[in-house]
Amino acid sequence: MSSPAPLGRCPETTFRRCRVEKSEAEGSRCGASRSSTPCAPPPAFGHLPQLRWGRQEVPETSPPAIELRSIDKSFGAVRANRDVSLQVARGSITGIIGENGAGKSTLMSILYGLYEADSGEIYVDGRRVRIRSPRDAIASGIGMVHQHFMLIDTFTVLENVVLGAEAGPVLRPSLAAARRELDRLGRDYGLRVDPDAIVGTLPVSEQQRVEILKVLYRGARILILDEPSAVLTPQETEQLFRILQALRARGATVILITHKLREIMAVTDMVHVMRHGQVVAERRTAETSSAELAELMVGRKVRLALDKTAPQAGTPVLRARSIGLRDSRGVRLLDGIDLDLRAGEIVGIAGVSGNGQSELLEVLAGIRAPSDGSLAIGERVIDAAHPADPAEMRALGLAHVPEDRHRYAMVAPFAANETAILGYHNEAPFSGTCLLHHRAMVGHCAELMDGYDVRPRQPALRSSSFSGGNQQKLILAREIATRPRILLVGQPTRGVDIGAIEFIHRQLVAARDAGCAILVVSVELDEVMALADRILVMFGGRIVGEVAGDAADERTLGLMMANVWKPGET
Ligand SMILES: Nc1ncnc2c1ncn2[C@@H]1O[C@H](COP(=O)(O)OP(=O)(O)OP(=O)(O)O)[C@@H](O)[C@H]1O
Repeated sequence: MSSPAPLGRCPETTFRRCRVEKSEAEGSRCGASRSSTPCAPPPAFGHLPQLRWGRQEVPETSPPAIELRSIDKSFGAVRANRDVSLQVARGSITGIIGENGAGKSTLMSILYGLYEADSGEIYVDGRRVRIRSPRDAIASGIGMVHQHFMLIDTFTVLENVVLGAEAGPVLRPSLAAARRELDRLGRDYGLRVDPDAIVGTLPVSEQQRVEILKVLYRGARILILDEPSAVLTPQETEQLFRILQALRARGATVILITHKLREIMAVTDMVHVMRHGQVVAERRTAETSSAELAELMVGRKVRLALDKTAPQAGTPVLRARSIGLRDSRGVRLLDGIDLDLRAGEIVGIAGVSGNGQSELLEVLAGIRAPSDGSLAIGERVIDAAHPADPAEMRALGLAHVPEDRHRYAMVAPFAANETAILGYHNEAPFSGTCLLHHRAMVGHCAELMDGYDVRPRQPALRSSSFSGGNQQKLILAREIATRPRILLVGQPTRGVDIGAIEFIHRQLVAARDAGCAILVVSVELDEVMALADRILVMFGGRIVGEVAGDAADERTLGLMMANVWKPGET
């Protein structure tokens, strides 16, 4: 790949990459000096793992955009943040990483006014502020892009952006003025979205852009992004990082929470590492490595590669023949899927999101009946005339870790011990004559929590009070603990920290070695390549190719995912 564009140096400041005032069409100029020396253009965003972006240097004298001093926050007995102090340089992209439950989201929620700290101080641009609500945060120039979007699906982009900003920097704007402002922001930051599109009809990546536009429209100079790439494809992540680059180039400060060290290495200037509620290290990104960061996060060496032996694949335990699925308008979502899952193998599904992977999982799990074709597990044949439901599938020995854990795998207000038996609550030893056996549930949950290192170890805590990664670990633990014959896993490690990824991958391989047939759907190509013995590539609702796991490489899979090449073609 070509090396990045050289950085322009501003003659009058110490910025290497300075504020750009004019539009791309006019050519970039240094806003600080108004000299004719062009600032560095954003380097071309190449392939993520090999990215090397210019690191921003901020003048020694400018106060940090954000300074947190001795922040403490507890939820009952859980100390989510302990004496956290950190600084975020103005005009930088700063990463915050840490294990699941390390306290990252809590800290950012305090900065955005969703929680109030028990003690500690917040400074914005050198001035002490009290942030008691998101309104206070917005008034201080802080905006947050949440992992779960806060948009109204039935409103247009423009309506969503304006909604709630009536008292913001643009006071009671006419929609025409708001439209012009939205257009300007879109142009300046490469965030183009049709202002009249209904948000619910937009792809996830565009909805995320709307969230960013909303924040910018309210005048935010400091943007917090909580795991923004968790819902994006690799290509969409590249686009997002170009946007972050443009924000930085225009002087904005970005705080990025992510579990993906590759992204941290590619896009950030500084990184703070949290563990057990504390900041345990900070590093200049240019002076660290993924391996060092992984070790700092987890407190031990993490194996970034997965060891596994060749599979001992047995007989097929699930056979899908000519599976088709149409939606209520007759649009084909799946078309002619043939698939055998054998005992003792992991089959990975690769594909750009939206090519039928989610629908395939839903059909195989009994959530949706196929419109055409059939599915056989043992003697049971499932088709449009003889559909099954998830309970019957479970009885047939199939377990399912859904892609969308909030919608399909847990009930947020339920206690963890209830989530830990959800779907299996009618079985011994949990089901009594009329009541559930609470002690058995708590004991079972505690065992799962120990085995999968779910934190905090509190079976009585509401499921929604666990961090995202810990929720995922509990759900995986629940499903694997049933010793299924067939295990379907959608996005196994979404939102999960690197130590837990290593652990979860090992559990999946152990289940395979014990004879389980596993189907993994993941948007993380690395994950599919690490886990799968066979990889099937989906495009347009069809399986367009198959490669052996040990023969797969990112380039080949990428070409197959775009349906421009098939194995055997030159
Ligand atoms: N509303 C709440 N009630 C009780 N406990 C909570 C609440 N919110 C967070 N916690 C606890 O605080 C700790 C820190 O959680 P937090 O969500 O900040 O972690 P995180 O580092 O963002 O994790 P992840 O990477 O999994 O999202 C966890 O132990 C979590 O269970």
